[in-house]
Amino acid sequence: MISNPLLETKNVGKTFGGVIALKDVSFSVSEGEILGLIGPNGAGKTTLFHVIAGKEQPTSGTIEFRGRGITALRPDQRCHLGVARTFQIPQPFSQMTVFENVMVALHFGAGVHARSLEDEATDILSRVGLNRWASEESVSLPLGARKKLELARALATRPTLLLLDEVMGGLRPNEITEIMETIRQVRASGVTIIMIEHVMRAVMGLADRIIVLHHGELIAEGSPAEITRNEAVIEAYLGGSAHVSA
Ligand SMILES: Nc1ncnc2c1ncn2[C@@H]1O[C@H](COP(=O)(O)OP(=O)(O)OP(=O)(O)O)[C@@H](O)[C@H]1O
Repeated sequence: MISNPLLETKNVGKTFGGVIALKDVSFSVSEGEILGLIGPNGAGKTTLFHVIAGKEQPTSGTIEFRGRGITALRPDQRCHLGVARTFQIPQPFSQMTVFENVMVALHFGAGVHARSLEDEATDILSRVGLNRWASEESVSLPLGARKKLELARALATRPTLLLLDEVMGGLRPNEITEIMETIRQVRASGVTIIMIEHVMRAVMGLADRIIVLHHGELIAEGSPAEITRNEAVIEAYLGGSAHVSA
């Protein structure tokens, strides 16, 4: 285990009726790290994000953020402490413009003077490459822009820890390259990141370390190079018939 981790889950379990979504999941992430979270469909990745962000309560185990137990806190309380997330299916306020969506998240994040919030919203939209969409209603955005807005809204809460749930899913190769660069810049600005990602080029290219879930259990942890060679991962992911490649 890492000393002084930013986030640590200890023996986290989650069941839905008879379904075991998470079993005894213990891992940590250190400040400034990009941690990749991968695993086949239904492995429990999004459930793990729900439990960290407070959308779901774990059935067992605990979660600590900056050494403080947060398991009993509501999602908004965790967000105020610095835990922000995106959703696999973007969830903007669809009748609001792109700019207004980011303003809502900024207002939630802190009580700064309205004028400076507008400047900050413009700055965030430019960081994610969304300026030209600022006055569009979010409902009219194409998928790539909706994914960027999801990222912008999370950034607007001024997170210390950012949980990215498949931000690359469904995007074109050039959009993936763009978002990869944005994520690098977000990390360089001091934000720690955990990313669920099926786009292997992205997760292998960005992550310092990767953890792998399979049937709710953590089956491997290591550098991208180690993970691509890991027998248990190859077996879980691809039924042993192929390689996990960058
Ligand atoms: N609210 C729920 N009620 C019942 N079962 C659930 C619920 N949420 C998740 N599950 C089940 O828990 C398991 C883990 O689901 P989860 O969505 O966390 O997987 P995942 O790794 O994120 O999958 P994917 O890559 O397809 O998004 C699955 O078997 C899923 O059907």
